[in-house]
Amino acid sequence: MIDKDRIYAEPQTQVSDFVFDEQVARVFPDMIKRSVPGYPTVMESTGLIAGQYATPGSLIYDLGCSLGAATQAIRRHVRADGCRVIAVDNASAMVERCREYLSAQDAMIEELLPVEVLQADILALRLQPCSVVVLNFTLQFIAPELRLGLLRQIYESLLPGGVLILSEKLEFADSFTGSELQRLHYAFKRANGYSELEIAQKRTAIERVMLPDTLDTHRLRLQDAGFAQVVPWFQCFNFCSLIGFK
Ligand SMILES: C[S@@+](CC[C@H](N)C(=O)[O-])C[C@H]1O[C@@H](n2cnc3c(N)ncnc32)[C@H](O)[C@@H]1O
Ligand SMILES: O=C(O)C(=O)C[C@]1(C(=O)O)C=C[C@@H](O)C=C1
Repeated sequence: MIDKDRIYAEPQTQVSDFVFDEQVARVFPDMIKRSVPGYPTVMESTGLIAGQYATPGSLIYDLGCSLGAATQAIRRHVRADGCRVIAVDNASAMVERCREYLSAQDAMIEELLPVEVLQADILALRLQPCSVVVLNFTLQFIAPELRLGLLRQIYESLLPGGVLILSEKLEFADSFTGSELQRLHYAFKRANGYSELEIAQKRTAIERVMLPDTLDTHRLRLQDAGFAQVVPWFQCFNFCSLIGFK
């Protein structure tokens, strides 16, 4: 039974910065599905895209994997022989549950891709040669000044023909676009049962630790990292997904 996200349901005198701790991990499936428009589509499509670009015998990375939803989709779609997934997250509460969720998937379906779940800082990770890197809703939590270096390391680790699947919340240079899409995002949250208080307190909790960029910033930085081709493949309100091609 998935626990309901009620972390911000009661008034908090001091809303502390959002962290991926035990209380978040326990409600995360509910939280992210009710907070990120299109999340189920992004997860399943991440698996489908990985299935198109994973090459036999190669590694696939899921960086900032949380509970491994993208890794589970990758295992449902990738058919190339000899692939292995490395799922990485620095939150112990997420890694513990990720291992449990993947073991449960193994119990239900035979002969899935092997997965190694690492508790590590993706900024300190030495990536091995790989054909697919997934970075879904994680870069936005990395210090802005460290994002280009991470993307450059990802680019250098990709084999020829490899892809980066990047999903993020977006900022907008145009204030009308930004305010209207934020309005629709909050309507999405309300439609999913969040109260005005929960929306306001969650906004306070993430505003210093989750720093979205504009689509142009993503495009230019990805090209600066080496990705000559960047293709947007999904957007729902102020959330989007891109593929960077090596
Ligand atoms: C919004 S969640 C990502 C959602 C997940 N990719 C998915 O598709 O369900 C952000 C995740 O990134 C992880 N994270 C943030 N900074 C990290 C870092 N420097 N190294 C590893 N994981 C990090 C957090 O612990 C959290 O689990
Ligand atoms: O932008 C918001 O209001 C969110 O809640 C987004 C978001 C995210 O994009 O990661 C923030 C924290 C949680 O991981 C779940 C969703």
